[in-house]
Amino acid sequence: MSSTYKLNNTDSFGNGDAKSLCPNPVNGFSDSISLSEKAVQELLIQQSPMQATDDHLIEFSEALRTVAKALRGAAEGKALAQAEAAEWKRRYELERSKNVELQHKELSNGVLANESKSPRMEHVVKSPRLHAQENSSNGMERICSHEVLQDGGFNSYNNKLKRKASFKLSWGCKGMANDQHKKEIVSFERGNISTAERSSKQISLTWESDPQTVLIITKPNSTSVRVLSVDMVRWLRAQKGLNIYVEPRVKTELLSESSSFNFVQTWEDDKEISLLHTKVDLLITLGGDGTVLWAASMFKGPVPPIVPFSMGSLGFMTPFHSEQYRECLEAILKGPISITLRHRLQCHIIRDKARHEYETEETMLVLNEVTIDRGISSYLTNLECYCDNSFVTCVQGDGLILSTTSGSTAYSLAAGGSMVHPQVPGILFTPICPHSLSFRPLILPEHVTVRVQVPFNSRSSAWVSFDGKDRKQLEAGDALVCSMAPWPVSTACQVESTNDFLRSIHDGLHWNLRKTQSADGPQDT
Ligand SMILES: NC(=O)c1ccc[n+]([C@@H]2O[C@H](COP(=O)([O-])OP(=O)(O)OC[C@H]3O[C@@H](n4cnc5c(N)ncnc54)[C@H](O)[C@@H]3O)[C@@H](O)[C@H]2O)c1
Ligand SMILES: Nc1ncnc2c1ncn2[C@@H]1O[C@H](COP(=O)(O)OP(=O)(O)OP(=O)(O)O)[C@@H](O)[C@H]1O
Repeated sequence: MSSTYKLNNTDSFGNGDAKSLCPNPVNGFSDSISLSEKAVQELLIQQSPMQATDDHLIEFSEALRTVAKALRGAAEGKALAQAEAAEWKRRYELERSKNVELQHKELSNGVLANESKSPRMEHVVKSPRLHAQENSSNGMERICSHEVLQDGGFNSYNNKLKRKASFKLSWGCKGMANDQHKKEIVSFERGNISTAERSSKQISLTWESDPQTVLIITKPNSTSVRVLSVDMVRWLRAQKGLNIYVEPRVKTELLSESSSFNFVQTWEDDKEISLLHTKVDLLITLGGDGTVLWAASMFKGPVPPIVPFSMGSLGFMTPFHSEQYRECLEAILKGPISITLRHRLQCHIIRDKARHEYETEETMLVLNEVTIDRGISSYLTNLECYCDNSFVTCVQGDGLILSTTSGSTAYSLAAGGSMVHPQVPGILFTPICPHSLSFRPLILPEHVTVRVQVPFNSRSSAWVSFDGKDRKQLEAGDALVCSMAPWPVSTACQVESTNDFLRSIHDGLHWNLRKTQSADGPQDT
């Protein structure tokens, strides 16, 4: 048994006559000075007994005042904390009731759309869960895509009914020869819990009707992108007879090339952008990862499947080579396509000033990450983080990244987060330069709601940015609330999801590249 010992900070290390220092066992600093008895007697002789008593009373009353002040401070602190907690509870309830109301609205929209089957429905936004239809044949789970949608009549293009191409998504399971599909991952029988055999679930998209409309989003100020877009638009129209939407800037560029491009459609305002998802069957991006992020950010709800062509330097989300765009688009328009379903995060800011208001600021959707940092301030950011209202930690450092798994290879990776396969659902909680030796990044489950608050006593404000854009300031008391969005982004795969992911980390980052050790050396016997 190991011996135990106690250090008493009243023990003297000296011989009693001289002034001696008593080191504190915890911090090693001296915190009291004992005087020798002789010195004390001398002091007492110098003072009359009455004066000494008065002095003691003064000292005593001062000590009492200090204690009272400390107690008052503690009580005030406690009251403040209680008020803050009550305020957060109230906001949480407000938030929850708002979400419930939204869900009800969504649900009744979906039900109405199903009941009426009206082709005049302009904008049907359904929860993916409402679409889910299980189909056990071929061991596939399926989601049917669309309702019949009417062209919203924008751009005075035409007012005739136009149907969006419909498609099915199926989750393929490796090694399933028959129709038996194991629906439950976890089963519970006679007190025993067991899990079903894990199977690879590559998602496949099959067109049920031919795609008719494509939207092409391009990186600006790039000659090679401009040349390619001209060629692609021409080919898609002449060979495939497709309707084509481009950004207003690109339409101007095309028309300056030739007036024969006047069939190309575009939009004029945000309202028209918000209706794009009801018309577009396929979204093509020409650029790097930034262009995919840009394209996704245009869709605040459902996003059409994206075919990302690589015209940047890195390309984690852009597996297609522009040189073979015709073969590639031929195959994609025909289907079926392997896709990566990339989750997005929905974030909104709750302002302390507007805490009594029902409406919060516009919800932002991110494909990579939302970052809360110190911006131009040179002070440490101080961020209180809660997960489903449980306190997680207080981040003191340059900031915090809340990332999707798609974003795990971007800023989060640079800040020391793990790389995660994009189809793993989860939220990465990665600090930026934390001033602590023990802060490691976390990966939280998909269903949680994370709240990051700038404390009321923070020395400075914080700044939040969404996929590296749209910086907004968070003042003391403001909070950012973030959870998984119901509208993922599907990107077409070159091969399949895992193969594409591994290729991107090998090619893009030279992950774990090392010369192979030669065989001529010491060997295990
Ligand atoms: N220190 C950093 O690594 C750092 C700092 C700021 C922003 N970023 C990233 O830049 C993103 C914005 O991209 P942008 O193109 O608009 O800005 P940008 O032009 O500054 O490019 C940033 C770089 O990040 C790469 N990138 C973007 N998304 C990626 C992903 N999911 N996986 C791997 N690499 C990715 C891009 O290819 C590009 O090379 C932000 O979402 C953030 O993740 C990274
Ligand atoms: N359609 C667009 N409209 C406006 N800005 C865009 C558009 N597409 C991309 N951007 C912006 O242009 C910048 C560069 O885009 P992108 O990352 O695609 O190209 P890149 O920098 O050449 O690629 P890489 O980062 O792989 O080298 C990004 O900040 C992105 O937000």
